[in-house]
Amino acid sequence: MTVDQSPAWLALKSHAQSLSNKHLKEMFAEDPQRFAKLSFSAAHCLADFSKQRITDDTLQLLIGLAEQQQLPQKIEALFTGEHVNTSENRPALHTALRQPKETPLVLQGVDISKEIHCSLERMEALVEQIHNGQWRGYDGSPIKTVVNIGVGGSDLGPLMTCRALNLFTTDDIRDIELHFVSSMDGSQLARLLNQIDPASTLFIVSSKSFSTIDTLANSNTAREWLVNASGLPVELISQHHFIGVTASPAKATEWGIPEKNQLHFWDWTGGRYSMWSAIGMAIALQTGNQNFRRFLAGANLMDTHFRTAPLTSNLPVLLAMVGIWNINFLNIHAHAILPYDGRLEHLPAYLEQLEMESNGKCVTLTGEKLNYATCPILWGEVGPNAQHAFYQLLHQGTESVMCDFIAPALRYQGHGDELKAQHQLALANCLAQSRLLALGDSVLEDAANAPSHKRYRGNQPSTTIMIDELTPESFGALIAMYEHKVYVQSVIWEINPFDQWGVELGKQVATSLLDQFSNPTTTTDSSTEGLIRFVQQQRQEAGS
Ligand SMILES: O=P(O)(O)OC[C@H]1O[C@H](O)[C@H](O)[C@@H](O)[C@@H]1O
Repeated sequence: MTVDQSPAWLALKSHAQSLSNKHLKEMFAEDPQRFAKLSFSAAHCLADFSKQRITDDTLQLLIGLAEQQQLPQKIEALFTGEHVNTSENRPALHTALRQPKETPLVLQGVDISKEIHCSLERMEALVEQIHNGQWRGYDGSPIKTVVNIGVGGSDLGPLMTCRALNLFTTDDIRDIELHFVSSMDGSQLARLLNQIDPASTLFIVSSKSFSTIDTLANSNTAREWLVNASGLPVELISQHHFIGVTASPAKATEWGIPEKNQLHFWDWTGGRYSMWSAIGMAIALQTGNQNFRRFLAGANLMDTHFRTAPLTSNLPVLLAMVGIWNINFLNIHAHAILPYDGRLEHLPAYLEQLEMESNGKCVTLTGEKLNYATCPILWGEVGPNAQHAFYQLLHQGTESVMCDFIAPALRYQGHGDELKAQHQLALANCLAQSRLLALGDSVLEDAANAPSHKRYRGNQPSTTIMIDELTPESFGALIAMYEHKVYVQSVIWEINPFDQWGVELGKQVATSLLDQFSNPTTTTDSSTEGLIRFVQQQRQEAGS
């Protein structure tokens, strides 16, 4: 029996019908205790689900569905290293990366906790060397600029976290100018290479597979730039200017990164779950090793909550199940991520990969085609800016959208009144928008008399996630909460969130097209051929 035919699913379906005419404004009017009943806190985070189209019964039925799908056992399976990534027959042990050293985790007879901490300590030693000015470029200059070259999971997590924690640093670290380069067309790198000094620049090539063409193309360009600038042999340049972070050491060596400049992680760490490994080196470089440890500790706090709290008060579980309710029972297939804090500007892009690459699947773990919806389309933007861009659609468009509003309760502690006032302004806007989305223009006394183009229908569901303050701990916990949310949803949908076969064929086809620009031989399709011809004509006219 598929999950959508199961008793718990069918019960939710009829419950959804019984609520179909109920507006959020009625739900609030009927129960003044809504917030108290439907908001939950753990690990620096508070999640308010009261603006979701749910009742106490909905939550009970959703928990029933989670139990029916054996969620508690599946959570244990994740933490204990069972092969939850079935198509690649391996565990997904990102939670192990943030466990304290003294917690053993034995995998095929090996205590991986030891290996993890060994790699973490090696990374910390390299970070210290760079901070101390002991890592030197080809002419003896201490490193001043570090460029992380990576893409997807080897870019988005460190980039997001470096921006989020940009105020966190420790006194003992030297200021390092940090850049991120990901795009295969070379546009980020070309701009950067004009501005930085080769002799004091270090490149971190971050790639789990060390075969991603985007990253290798950027790394080749960077290496060529260094060789040309220094006039030195490539081996010497690689020794002084390249660190490789990878789960494929042989490939890194083959590319030319000496072993002493390599940091390793494991194939059981999914790319989009990897910033807790040495892939997070840029974070440690910017915030200091201690703050990186605080970030891991925050994630571990959420892990412990996820593993031990009852389903009924378990934040990642509730976040996931409310999502299931919206997607599968209210037919909402768009999800906006709206942080009300500019430091979280890269959170939407990070969650786009985390959620859509993980759960954008249409077959079950056993390969059967699904006939229910899985991951919705996720997008987002810093909330205050998005208000001036796409909130029109949220308020008056024809699509139902679920939103996550995310904000810190405290900000600018120790700063002047002006900045504190700006924080309050952002919070007021955050609360105003979710209130209006939920209640519509019933928040006004005489809205019914307004012309239709000025009406706000409301009833758009949202969750508000507040963290106490944006710190390495709270940020680690917030991200871990989303990771676990994704896992819970995958358990309900019976899909594998840890593979991404859907991105592979595009890479193959691109490789097969490379030659076609100079030597069109094979027949593709009229569109591809026409576009290649257009490029060739342009090249001929430009004489290139
Ligand atoms: O870290 P890498 O092996 O270079 O992979 C980088 C990224 O590219 C792939 O195509 C995947 O879609 C991502 O999941 C991955 O994070």
